[in-house]
Amino acid sequence: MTDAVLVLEDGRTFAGRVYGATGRTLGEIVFNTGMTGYQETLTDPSYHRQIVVMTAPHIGNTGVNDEDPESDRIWVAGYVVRDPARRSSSWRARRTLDEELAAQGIVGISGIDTRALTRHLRERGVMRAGIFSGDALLADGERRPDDELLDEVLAAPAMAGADLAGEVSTDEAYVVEALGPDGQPLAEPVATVAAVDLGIKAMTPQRLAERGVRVHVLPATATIDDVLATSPDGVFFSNGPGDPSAATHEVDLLRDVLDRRIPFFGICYGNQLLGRALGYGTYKLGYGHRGVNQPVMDRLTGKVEITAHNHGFAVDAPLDGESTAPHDGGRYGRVVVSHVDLNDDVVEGLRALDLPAFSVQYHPEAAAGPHDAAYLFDRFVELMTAQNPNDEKGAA
Ligand SMILES: NC(=O)CC[C@H](N)C(=O)O
Repeated sequence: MTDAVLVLEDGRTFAGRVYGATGRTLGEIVFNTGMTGYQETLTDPSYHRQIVVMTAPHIGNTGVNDEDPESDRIWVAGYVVRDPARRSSSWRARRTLDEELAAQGIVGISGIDTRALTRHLRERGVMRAGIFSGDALLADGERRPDDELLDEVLAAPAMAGADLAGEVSTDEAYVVEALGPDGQPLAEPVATVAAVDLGIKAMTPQRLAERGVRVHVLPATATIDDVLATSPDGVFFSNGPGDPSAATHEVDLLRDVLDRRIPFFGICYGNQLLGRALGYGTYKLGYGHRGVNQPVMDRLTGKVEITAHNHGFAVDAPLDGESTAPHDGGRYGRVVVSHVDLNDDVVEGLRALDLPAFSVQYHPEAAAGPHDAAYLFDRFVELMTAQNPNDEKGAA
């Protein structure tokens, strides 16, 4: 029985069944190749305004638990799965995924050919889409015509040019306390970080706290004075939704940080914003990287890491050798692309050679995903403890 329809911006439609809430949702449709970690995906604020297709055919097997969410709500705009688990099986499960999606009002669709859909998105690129069911699909008991549904999809805002961090960021600053080896709060943290929340995942401050770092999580609207008021040894910019080319406030803030030579680490959106602050451009990828098994080479060591990704944009920086950061006549000195994706040569990390700043496009916090890149948090702690941030001459 068809009771839900997925309509793509280019007119292709897929008929399926209601999964989660009934109604209408619009967003950019993207696919995620993770075989595990659906709870972390659903609650990752970077997916705000995106309809997520899971390429793994069977989703929901372990239900929903209270430990794995990366934020306090589901952020995806819609959810597309092939074959939902009819019952959950895990000692941690509290609810089924279907119930959770419905309770949070997340409109989904199941029972469609997600392989055909993913191949379509790989060929045509990601695009706007809508899921329609219930009253959004019917008018006077009749199924509404496709062209009417398509008009609604075409009226939705595009992801290119969208400035979204303010829609997902915390309203109030908060502190994540440093932890000692026994898991208890440390009286004297190893370092203090001001982390700008552009859509931060819960595991990120946690990974720093586990290394003895006190983290002040600040709203996306934070000013340089708010940052300096935390007396930071380092500044961190998180992952987040939207188009980095629209994030003007954040880029200006980051330049204020770089000008002061405060050690900086950025993840994902934070990497794109470091690229922009240094003067490089960003661009939209055809279909992006979303999953937990992307091979990335650390060009410093030659080691390949298997890494978690969720990005649809990338930095446009020269892949080989050092380049001079284009911003303001090269005032930030030399930069290298430190990491590269081995599937498609997309820039996956940046390192400034004349400033204490580096970033990665992927997810060392590993929620979900492999832990190969955890060393990057250690690198940040080393960068902060190796240098006095108030020393004007103390370039790394
Ligand atoms: N996870 C992220 O930080 C994503 C960054 C950006 N919104 C992108 O899609 O590329």
